[in-house]
Amino acid sequence: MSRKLIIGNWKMHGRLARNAELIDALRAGLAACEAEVGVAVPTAYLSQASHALAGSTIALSAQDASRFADDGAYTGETSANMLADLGVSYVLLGHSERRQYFQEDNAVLREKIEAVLKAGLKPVLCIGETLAEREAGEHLLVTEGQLEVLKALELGDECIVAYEPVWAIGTGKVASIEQVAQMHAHLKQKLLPIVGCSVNIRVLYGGSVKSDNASAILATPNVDGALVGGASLDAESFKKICQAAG
Ligand SMILES: O=C(CO)COP(=O)(O)O
Repeated sequence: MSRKLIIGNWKMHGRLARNAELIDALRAGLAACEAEVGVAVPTAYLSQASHALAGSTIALSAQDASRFADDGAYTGETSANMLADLGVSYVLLGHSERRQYFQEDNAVLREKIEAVLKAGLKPVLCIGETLAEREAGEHLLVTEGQLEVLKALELGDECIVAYEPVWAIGTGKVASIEQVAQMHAHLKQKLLPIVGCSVNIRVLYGGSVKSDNASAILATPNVDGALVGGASLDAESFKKICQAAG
């Protein structure tokens, strides 16, 4: 069994001084952590974080990448190759906030995943249903549809999906252990024929993961790690969550 993977998604938060402080505290506190740990930093601060993390065990993640793989006239875009150049290892793709505010759908995400893989980086595909979809009993079908983007891809040795129910993101409303267990088992079952048995599948949970609920969530069958939003901005909370995964 592979180690748990915990990624802190800073979203659009941070300033030079605060980032430096946070990374220093994480470097010091997580040196002996058994889990794999990453931080998904805003694009503007990837270079700073890359230098600050040099020589540490904490991996650098981006929060998005351009769908255009090659350099060109794409004002405002950041390519996966540029992310690789900065020392990024993981790239979050399809986060519900990107789906909601930037209309990202399976077609765009497919291009982004391909660009990220071509650059030698690991995509972390974020999926999850809205409250209305869950209340209508459509959550399994919706997430299954979101996995379609992974069909017939050369994923390398690993496929990482983060299940983040939209209604649990930033709301303090965490999915119940039964809901998490059911969804993760479902996703693993659906992913196997899509990616094949030679690929290691990891399904992370995200949505109001905090230091006081992390142990129970991470002990749930088929939960291979966590994608942490708000609590990853506080060094003590994030360290506790990472330690709960060890
Ligand atoms: O969206 C998330 C991580 O990507 C979850 O955010 P919160 O942990 O703040 O609910």
